Amino acid sequence: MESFTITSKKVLTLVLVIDKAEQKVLLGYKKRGFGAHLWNGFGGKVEPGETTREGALRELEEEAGITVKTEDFKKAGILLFQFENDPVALETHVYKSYEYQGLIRECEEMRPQWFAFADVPYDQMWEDDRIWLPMLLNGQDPFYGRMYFKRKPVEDTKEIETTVTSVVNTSTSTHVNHSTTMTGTSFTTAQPKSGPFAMCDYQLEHSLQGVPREIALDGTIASFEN
Ligand SMILES: Nc1[nH]c(=O)nc2c1ncn2[C@H]1C[C@H](O)[C@@H](COP(=O)(O)OP(=O)(O)OP(=O)(O)O)O1
Repeated sequence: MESFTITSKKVLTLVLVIDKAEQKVLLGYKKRGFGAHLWNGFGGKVEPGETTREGALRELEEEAGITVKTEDFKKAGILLFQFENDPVALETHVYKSYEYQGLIRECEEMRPQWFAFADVPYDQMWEDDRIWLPMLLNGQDPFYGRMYFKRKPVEDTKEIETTVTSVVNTSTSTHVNHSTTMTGTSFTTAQPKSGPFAMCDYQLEHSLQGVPREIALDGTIASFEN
């Protein structure tokens, strides 16, 4: 895992708006930039002087046209994304809300759309989403984790079928390691739709100590929110 050594991190946000009554989640189709052509929550880089919470709310407004009241805006977890031979990790602060105000609208970067929980297009999302998004939708947060990605060989970005294993993890506090303890069902998916990176390993834990504030470079939780 030497090729995954990191020396710094960038702070990003990711927001999931959920309609609990209808069991639907609002995703956006990313039209350009990092993660283009994938469905994802709304978010981006935190600007200087902003808290992660402020940055997340700003991105939600910019990308989907809607606002969320502070009291409805909940931190769901932190994910540290690491890329092979890249010393800069992406520390992504994940938020969720069951309420929103305003009219959902498309912008030049994102095309928003509601998805029933059962129809979330995991084969057209970052590969890690199928691990943690079901936890978030089921209320099994807060969580924290690390995900490791390799760049796919160029030939893999063409249309090929590959087998992916999905996690069926009913426990709320176990350490899940992609390479050793994954259990579940196999299914096939068109990998190219999940972007130019392949997830090769991950760790994900339900945080029992509270809401994580930051992940240290060694992957441990540096501190928790009050
Ligand atoms: N592995 C991953 N899984 C996931 O679900 N979301 C990820 C991800 N890696 C990155 N993201 C999210 C975090 C963030 O919301 C978004 C990247 O945001 P950025 O603002 O960096 O994107 P852009 O390249 O569009 O930047 P700008 O030029 O600032 O608009 O992608």
